[in-house]
Amino acid sequence: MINVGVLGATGAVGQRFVQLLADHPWFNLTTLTASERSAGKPYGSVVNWRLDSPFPDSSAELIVAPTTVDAVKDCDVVFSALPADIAAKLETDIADAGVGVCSNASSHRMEADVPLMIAEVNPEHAALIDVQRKKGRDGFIVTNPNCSTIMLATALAPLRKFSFTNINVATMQAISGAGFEGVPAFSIYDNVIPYIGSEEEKMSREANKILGTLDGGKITGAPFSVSASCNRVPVIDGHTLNVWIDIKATPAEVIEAFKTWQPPFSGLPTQPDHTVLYLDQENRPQPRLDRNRGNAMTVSVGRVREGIRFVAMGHNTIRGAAGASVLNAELLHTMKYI
Ligand SMILES: NC(=O)C1=CN([C@@H]2O[C@H](COP(=O)(O)OP(=O)(O)OC[C@H]3O[C@@H](n4cnc5c(N)ncnc54)[C@H](OP(=O)(O)O)[C@@H]3O)[C@@H](O)[C@H]2O)C=CC1
Ligand SMILES: N[C@@H](CC(=O)OP(=O)(O)O)C(=O)O
Repeated sequence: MINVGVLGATGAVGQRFVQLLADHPWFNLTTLTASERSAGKPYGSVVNWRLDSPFPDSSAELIVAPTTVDAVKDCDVVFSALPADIAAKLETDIADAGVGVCSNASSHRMEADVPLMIAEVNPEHAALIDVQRKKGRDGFIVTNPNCSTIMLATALAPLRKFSFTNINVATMQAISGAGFEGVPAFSIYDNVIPYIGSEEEKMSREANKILGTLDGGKITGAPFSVSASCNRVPVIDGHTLNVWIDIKATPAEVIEAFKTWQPPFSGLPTQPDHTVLYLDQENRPQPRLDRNRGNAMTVSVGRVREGIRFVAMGHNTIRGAAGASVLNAELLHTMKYI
């Protein structure tokens, strides 16, 4: 078994990690960290469990540690669900101390030697870990993309065989994306908020890196542009994207690509049967009905029509965050990086 920890274990993404790691066949959850507010107490007594899955009793008695390098030095890998400002230095220090870091935070995503990885989409970018190690780092940092960008880039993976340039995307993002205390009920109930700080900029830059080409230890960004318009909607979980793409393909060819694409590996514990699932019904995908497909790891797509326009949707805190990170770690284990 591989000993793992979760940084920021009491938050919206941290709780998802605890849920996914509780009975993991390869990973043994030994360490949970949070802020000084929670440290020193049993996890079961400080966490306000807000997921609709049962609280995993196996984690109840683990004493929450402060988020320090020392607290995680016996872990083989840690999953980071820290706020980005806290993650920036801590993740670097932890990786330099010899521990692998699989992070959800945005702090290191665009660094040249840090993989911005969706396991099924750009697994070859894991080789950037070798670049980090050549510079003297004993552990590593591997990052997840932004949760809306994960849905977009995963939906684009089957379309890479066609040539495409400009992409316009409008998002309808769940409130869990802002963390448990992120959006007050009074602001979001009966409402849509047409602004999510920094989200549009992240969507514009991250997809090019994910779909970029790795050559000689460097990534060349993919040659397309993303123009994003991001909205918060009163949905608990599940980010929905309306996508317009300038692509040299017909709607029938795009549907065929969505239906037939296969990721380059299969059989990892957190990997869904369908990374991308095309739904033929004219009113799908919908977050409430489709977010839990493939144990919430499937990106559902539908409504391909002239334009070319389509809809993509996935569970933001699982496919878009904790689940994607655990799957990255599983892949890194098969590649002998962990
Ligand atoms: N929510 C989502 O869908 C996604 C989130 N992310 C990213 O994941 C990260 C976590 O997000 P989310 O779970 O929503 O955030 P939350 O605000 O829900 O949780 C934050 C966690 O970090 C801990 N924490 C806060 N301040 C400190 C500190 N000073 N030192 C140590 N620990 C601290 C909190 O502990 P305590 O309870 O003790 O305060 C809590 O465990 C962020 O970087 C976010 O951008 C990425 C993709 C998707
Ligand atoms: N901003 C996203 C969640 C998030 O935290 O994204 P990032 O990891 O890029 O900061 C949302 O609100 O839905």
